Amino acid sequence: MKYQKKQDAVVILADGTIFYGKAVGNKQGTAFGEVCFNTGMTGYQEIFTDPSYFGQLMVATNAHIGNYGTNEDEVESDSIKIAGLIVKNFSYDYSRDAADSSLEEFLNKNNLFAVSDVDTRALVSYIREHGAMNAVISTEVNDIEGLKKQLAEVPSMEGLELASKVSTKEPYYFGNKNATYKVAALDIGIKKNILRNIASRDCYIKVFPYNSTFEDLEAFNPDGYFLSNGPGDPEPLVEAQTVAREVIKRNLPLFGICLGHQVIAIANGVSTYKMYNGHRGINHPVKNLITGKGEITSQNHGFAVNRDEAEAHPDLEVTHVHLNDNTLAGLAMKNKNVFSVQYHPEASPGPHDSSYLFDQFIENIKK
Ligand SMILES: NC(=O)CC[C@H](N)C(=O)O
Repeated sequence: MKYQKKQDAVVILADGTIFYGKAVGNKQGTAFGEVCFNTGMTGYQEIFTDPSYFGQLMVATNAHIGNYGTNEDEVESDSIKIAGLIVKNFSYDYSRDAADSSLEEFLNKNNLFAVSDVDTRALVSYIREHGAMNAVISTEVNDIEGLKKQLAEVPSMEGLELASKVSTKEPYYFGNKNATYKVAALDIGIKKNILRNIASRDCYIKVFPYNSTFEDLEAFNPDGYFLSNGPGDPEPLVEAQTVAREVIKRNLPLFGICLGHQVIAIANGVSTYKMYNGHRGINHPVKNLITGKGEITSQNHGFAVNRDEAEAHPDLEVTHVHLNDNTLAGLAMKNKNVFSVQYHPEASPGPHDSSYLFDQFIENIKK
C-alpha cells in the first residue's frame, strides 16, 4: 500500500468531549447522528446498509474494519443508511475471494463519511459510562465551536420518527408469485434478509409503505402479516400501531421483528423506553422461556419494551429475555397467533440460532 497523508478529523460528543482521528481516503465533510457502537467482528457492510441504523454514527469495536472488502450482494437495502462511520484501523487493503471491491471504494461510491485512527476503546468506554448521545464527525478541525453549535441543534433520537425516511414509496412484491402463502409486510425499515427468509418458506410477499392502512394490506388477501425492523423511536409510529391493532383484533397471524416488536407492544398498551446504551452486536445471549434453551442472537436496538408492564398484561406472555441485562427480548399474545422479538432471527450479520422463529410464523399461518 502506498503511504497516504490523511486529513485530520474530529469526533465531538454532545457533552463537548472530543476524540481525534483521520478522515478515510480523500473524503472530507461533516456528519451528525446518534453515536452508537457495534461489537460484531464481521458484518460491516450489512450494518452500513441496515435501515435500522438510519441517523446513527456507528463505532466499530472491532479493531480492523475493511480487511475482507465488500461484495455487492451483501447489502441489506439499496443504499448506505448509517450517518457516518468511526473506526480504529481502516483497512485500505483487503483479502477475500468473494469480495468485489475495497471498503474504501464502497464508501466513496456511496458517499459515506468515515473517520479512522480514533481511540475507539476510549470512545466506547465513554459512551457506556455516559449513555447514548448525539455526536458529530468532521474534517472541519479548526471550527470546533461552530461544530458544537450545529450539534446542539440536532434532535435527540428519543421521540424521533424515522421510518418514513427509509420506507419504500410504492408497494412492491418479493418472492415467487406461485408460492403457497401470501404475506403482507409493513416496511418501517425492512432488511432484505427478512424478505429472503420469509420468501424461502414458500411465501409470496407484498411490501407496503410505512403509512399504509390495514385495509391496504388486507386487499392483498394475505395469509399472514409482518411488521419489520426499522430506525428511530417506535412511539410516533401511530399508523403502524393502528395496523397492528387491526390485525390483532381479527386474530390474524402476525410476526414482528425489532421495531415491529416494539410497535406490537405499544398496540397492546405496553410502553417502550430509550435504553441507556442499546444492544448492537452479533453475540447477544437470549433465553427462550418456553423451551428453556439459549440462543446467540444478532441485535441492533436502542429502545426496548417495558418488561414489568408486559408481565403484568393479561393478554401477553414474555417468551424471551436478554441474559446480559434481563431486558425483554420476545413477546407472544396469549391465545392468538401474534408474536414478536426484539432481536434479528434473519441474522445478516450474525448467527442463525433463531431462524426457527420464521418457521413458527409459517406454522401460525397454517393454523
Ligand atoms: N433494529 C431495529 O428495528 C431497531 C428498532 C428501534 N429503532 C430501536 O433502536 O430500538
